Amino acid sequence: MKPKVFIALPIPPQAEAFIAEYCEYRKWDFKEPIPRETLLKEIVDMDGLLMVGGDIDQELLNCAPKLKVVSNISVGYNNFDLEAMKKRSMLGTNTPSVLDETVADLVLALVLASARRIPELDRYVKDGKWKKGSDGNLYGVDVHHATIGIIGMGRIGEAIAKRAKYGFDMNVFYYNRTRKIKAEENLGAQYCTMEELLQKSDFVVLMTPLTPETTRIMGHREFSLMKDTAFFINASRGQTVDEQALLEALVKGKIRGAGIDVYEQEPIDPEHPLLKMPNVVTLPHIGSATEKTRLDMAMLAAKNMVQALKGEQPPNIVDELRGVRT
Ligand SMILES: NC(=O)c1ccc[n+]([C@@H]2O[C@H](COP(=O)([O-])OP(=O)(O)OC[C@H]3O[C@@H](n4cnc5c(N)ncnc54)[C@H](O)[C@@H]3O)[C@@H](O)[C@H]2O)c1
Ligand SMILES: O=C(O)[C@H](O)CO
Repeated sequence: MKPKVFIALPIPPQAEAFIAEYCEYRKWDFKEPIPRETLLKEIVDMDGLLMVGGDIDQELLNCAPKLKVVSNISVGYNNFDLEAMKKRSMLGTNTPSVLDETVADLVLALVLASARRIPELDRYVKDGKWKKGSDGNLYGVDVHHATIGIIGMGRIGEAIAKRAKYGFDMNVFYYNRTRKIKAEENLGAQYCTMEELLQKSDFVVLMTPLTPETTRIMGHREFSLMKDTAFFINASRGQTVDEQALLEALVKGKIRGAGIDVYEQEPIDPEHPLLKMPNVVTLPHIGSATEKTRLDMAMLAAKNMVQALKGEQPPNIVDELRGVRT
C-alpha cells in the first residue's frame, strides 16, 4: 500500500507528479493559506505532510498519530517545535542550498535599492517631480568599496559575502556563533564580535535563522551601536528584530535607512509606521521567489518526503533533529 500524504499548499505539477508516483495524496489547492482547523482534520490519517510555514506543534502531532515526516518547502524551520518532534521521533526536513544564490541576489538588491534610493526615486520620476537641476537632492551612497557586516554567515551569508567581495570590492566582516575559517580564506571575510560589526559596517545584513537565541537579536542597544550613516538589511525572519527599536532608530536618524524582506507580522499591516518611511525599502518576503528556485525547492521537499516514507534517510533532515550544530 502506498503511504498517504497531505500537500498543504499548491505546488508545481512536476513536484505533485513525483509524489503521485510513490504516494496516495490529498491536497489543499487554493491560493489562501489552509485554515488550521482544516489542516488538523486533513492530517488525521496521513504519513507525510508537505507544507510551508504552519506550526508543527504538539496539538498538530496529537491530531496525526501516523505522521512520520513533515517536509517544509523552505530552508527556515522555525515553525517546527523541535522538542515535540524529537519526542515523537518525527522527521522534519527543509530545502537548504538550492535557494542560496537567489536569496543572496535579493539581499544585494536591497543593499543597492537602499543606498541609491531606487524605489523612492522611481516614484519621483513617475510622479513628474523630476525638474532640470534638481539632482543635487537625489544623492545616495556608494556600495562599492563600502564595509558590509553579515550576522549569520551560513550558506546564504557566504553567497552574500561572495557578491560583496568579488562584485563590489566591499570589505566583508561577519559575526557567527562559530567561526567559518573556509569563508575567511575563500572570501577574505573577517570575523569580529557583533558589537564590532555593528560599529564598523556601512551595511549590516541579518541572515541568521530564527531561534530562541536570535529572537530580537537586533534591538535598541544594537541599533544604537550602528553608524548614523549605516543601513540595516533584514532577510532572515521578522522576529529577529525588535521592529519598534528599528523604527525609532530610523525616525531619530540613528541609522540612515533599511531594506526589509521579513516582518514580525506577515503580511505587515499597511498602516504600519515603517511603511511610511521614505528611507525604508520593503519587500513581501520574496527572498527565494524566482520561478526556478521555487520549483527546485518544491522538488527537493517532495524528494525529502518520499525518501523518508520509503524508510530511507532523506538528505535534508534539519540540523537539530540530527544533532548537528553549524
Ligand atoms: N527572506 C527569505 O525569503 C529567506 C529565504 C531563505 C532563508 N531565509 C532565512 O535565512 C536563514 C538562514 O538560511 P541559511 O540557509 O543561510 O542557514 P544556515 O544554517 O546555512 O546559516 C545560518 C547561520 O547562522 C548562524 N547562527 C545561528 N544562530 C546564531 C546566533 N545565535 N548567533 C550568530 N550566528 C548564528 C549559524 O551558525 C549559521 O552559520 C533561514 O533560517 C531563514 O530564516 C529567508
Ligand atoms: O526560509 C525560507 O526558505 C524562505 O523564507 C521561504 O519561506
